[in-house]
Amino acid sequence: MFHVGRFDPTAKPKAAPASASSAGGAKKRRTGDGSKGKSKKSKKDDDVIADAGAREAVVIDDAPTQLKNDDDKGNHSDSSSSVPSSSESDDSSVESAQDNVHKSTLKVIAPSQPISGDSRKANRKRREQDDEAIDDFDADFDIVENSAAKDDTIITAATLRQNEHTPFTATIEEAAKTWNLPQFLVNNLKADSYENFFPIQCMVIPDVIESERNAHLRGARDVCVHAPTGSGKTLAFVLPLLTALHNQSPTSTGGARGLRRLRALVVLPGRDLAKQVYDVFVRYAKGSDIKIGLAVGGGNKKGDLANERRSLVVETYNDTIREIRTDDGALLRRKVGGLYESASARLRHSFEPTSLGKALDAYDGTLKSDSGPQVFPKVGGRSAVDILVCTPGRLMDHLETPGFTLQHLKYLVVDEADRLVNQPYQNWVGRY
Ligand SMILES: Nc1ncnc2c1ncn2[C@@H]1O[C@H](COP(=O)(O)OP(=O)(O)OP(=O)(O)O)[C@@H](O)[C@H]1O
Repeated sequence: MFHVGRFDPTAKPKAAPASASSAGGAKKRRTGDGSKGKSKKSKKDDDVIADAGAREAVVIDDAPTQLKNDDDKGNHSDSSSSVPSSSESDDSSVESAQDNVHKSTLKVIAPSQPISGDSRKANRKRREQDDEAIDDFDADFDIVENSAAKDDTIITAATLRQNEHTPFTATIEEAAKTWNLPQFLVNNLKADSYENFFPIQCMVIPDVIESERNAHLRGARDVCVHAPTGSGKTLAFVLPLLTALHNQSPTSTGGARGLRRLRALVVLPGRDLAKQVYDVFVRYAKGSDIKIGLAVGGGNKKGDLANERRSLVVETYNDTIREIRTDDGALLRRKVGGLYESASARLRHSFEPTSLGKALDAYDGTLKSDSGPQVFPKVGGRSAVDILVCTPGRLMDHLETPGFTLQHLKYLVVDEADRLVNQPYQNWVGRY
């Protein structure tokens, strides 16, 4: 299942969609993850959330591997409900997904769900036309049709096909042109010899891109995608994210500041999974200036975390220099090794650039007041990456990394959400 949308930062973050694994869908590339999550929840992180403003989220999960077209069984969703109703266990995972995210902004793209009402006939005809292209998937891509589509909370396959005019048989180039994919992505897809987008990609990619384009008008929304293992969900989120970040990058928009910010976070339940998704991002980001980071932990070497920190945050790392000085040489602070930016960089990225002392305190995460030391959100953060692919445990480690901030995060992707919420790390959602 795959979910995209905008977080309400004032809402209490909830766990990702309930388990779909019980309905099947064991991911063939699943592996264990040895990284350990931390359980403590700090006000600091809450503050970061509160300061962050609206963000978008993507939750991705597997659909059952044995999807079945329910049309002929007479299973219809209730057209008066915003949630597809069915006795199928798959449906309950979708319902749970919707319960666990903001209903008002949620779109569900969930192949295998029954199609309701009068549109069944028309949809069946459309599916027949598409059958040739989706043989590999046993024509399992049926989408929920629901009256909630009227208020755009649920997008159906029929809606998408009508709106986007991108049949599954369109070539990569035709579809890319229709969706305005940047040329570097087209080149990379061609390099992989892909000829057509998979059905789930035809449904999701234009939808997310379109949603992003119109976010200023009607707000971005969450999207849940529920599709079988091997159906191409990875590219279904990789391509729209790269498109959006490329369009917003300082070089493509002609921006002068050139500041790189961590704008997209992709969380997976295991190191191997994260590495695979990271590789896909790196391969498809080729030709753009988008930088991808990987934070998975699990290395045995002592300096692994420090190395990872160096790769994620632009900073000065020095074990021997233990003094922070102003540009004119005045001693500001002594540190026992570790990570820090130059004083001028800290100043530049603090909320209060007129107060160097306060800026340094803010950057360190503490601000002294009459009532004693207070937790203060890390601010600014000169990220070395635009997208971070990580495991939850390592993400929590990096919440302590100086200069690392989720303040500028715009997109959140949660892959295999069922596994993530079933693991002990699930409190990472709250910490985020
Ligand atoms: N449009 C396409 N044309 C041809 N091959 C594709 C296309 N999109 C993805 N693939 C390939 O299909 C395979 C499965 O894709 P992917 O891993 O994204 O599926 P998935 O739905 O994420 O599966 P899983 O649930 O195992 O993660 C990959 O080898 C990928 O390279």
